[in-house]
Amino acid sequence: MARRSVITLDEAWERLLSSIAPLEAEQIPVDESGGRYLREALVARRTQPYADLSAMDGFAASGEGPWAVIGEARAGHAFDRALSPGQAVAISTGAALPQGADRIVVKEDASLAQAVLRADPLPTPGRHIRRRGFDFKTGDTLLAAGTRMAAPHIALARTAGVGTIGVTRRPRVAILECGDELRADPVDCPPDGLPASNGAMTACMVGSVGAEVSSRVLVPDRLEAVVNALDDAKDADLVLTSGGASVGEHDLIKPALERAGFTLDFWRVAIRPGKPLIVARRGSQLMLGLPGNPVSTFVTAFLFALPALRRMAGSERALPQPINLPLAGVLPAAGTRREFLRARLSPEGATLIDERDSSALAALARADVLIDRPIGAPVQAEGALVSCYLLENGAIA
Ligand SMILES: Nc1nc2c(c(=O)[nH]1)N[C@H]1C(S)=C(S)[C@@H](COP(=O)(O)OP(=O)(O)OC[C@H]3O[C@@H](n4cnc5c(N)ncnc54)[C@H](O)[C@@H]3O)O[C@H]1N2
Ligand code: MOO
Repeated sequence: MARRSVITLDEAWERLLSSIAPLEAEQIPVDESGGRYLREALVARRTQPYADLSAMDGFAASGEGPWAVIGEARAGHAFDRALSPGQAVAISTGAALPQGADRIVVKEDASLAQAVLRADPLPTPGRHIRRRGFDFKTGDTLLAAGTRMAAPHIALARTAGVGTIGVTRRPRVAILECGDELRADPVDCPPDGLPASNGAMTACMVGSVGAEVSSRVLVPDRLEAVVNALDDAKDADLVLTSGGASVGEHDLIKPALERAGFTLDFWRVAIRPGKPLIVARRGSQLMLGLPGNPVSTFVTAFLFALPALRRMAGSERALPQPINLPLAGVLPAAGTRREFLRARLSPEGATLIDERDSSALAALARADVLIDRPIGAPVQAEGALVSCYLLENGAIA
């Protein structure tokens, strides 16, 4: 085998991402934009707040007290006359201050007798007042193109008076699981079969970056069947296969992809797990051949499929973002491939999970982070900082 052709992860990332452009834009309701990437900057069409508002329930008062209470201002129901010094109105949180009001007496400090308001302690002028436009003003750029819309962005866009936004359309993903041993039904599975799990796992992962699964099929270990399944996947933006990526007699993905009109870009990356990764293209369509061992499938989907989909979906920061975390125990010396080690997270830091077999799903399911272990790294002591990628497996909440 031509071992030379194994490339580094950094080269693989560069080659993968440099060839992917964002898909077409579409207009969608802001309310449905969670997880989507903004195509153009979001500009405010309102000033927020639209007027000086009270931040507390109590009274809006003019000048020094005591004050005569002459009415009420509620959120959505402004008091439409100006106050003169010595006058006040009851006010609720979020209501506009009447003209002339310059201080807020919070309810807890107020005493009211025969419509005369006194305060103890005396209010500080300007305190508890949210000034007009302090959050943003009409015309302000609030979000940059490429922002991934999350809950706060949706609230911001609505508050800015925006109802629909331009986002990049969702990438469509066709998932092919290859292997004669695989069974679709995990319940009704013969003893010598294996419930297919990579397809459901990767479907869940691609959903987390806003992509949609356009098809999911099990494919037997026959060249014709793999070629046909690849042909059937023509309308997908990304074809994800699992299994059949290695050098075994029944590892058919490489011969099949060429028959189905794909051109191989590269095969094999110097990482563990996941070395036999395949990247190929057919026109604008990308194909990732993920290794079949489930942990390898997970790690390569995390390192390649998700960044590719983020880029297609319009993200400007497609790669996973590492953070440094302290080790909660010793980390043994690294090997000759860049390794992505499964680890648990506690307040003390990351603890390596000993079971490292690339088919060990129970160990993978316990992992909260992947430690990114460079080639040849020395033994590292407890407390040393290591580069990690957070997983969504439960450490966060
Ligand atoms: N002689 C060599 N053998 C292997 C090498 C090598 O370099 N030389 N590499 C090993 C590595 S590393 C990996 S990873 C695997 C990857 O192989 P394949 O992509 O060809 O995967 P399969 O052989 O089809 O399956 C491997 C394993 O995973 C199970 N599997 C497959 N698909 C699914 C699925 N959809 N759901 C659940 N489990 C699945 C399958 O039953 C096998 O047990 O190759 C090594 N061999
Ligand atoms: O790289 Mo394989 O993915 O080690 O099991």
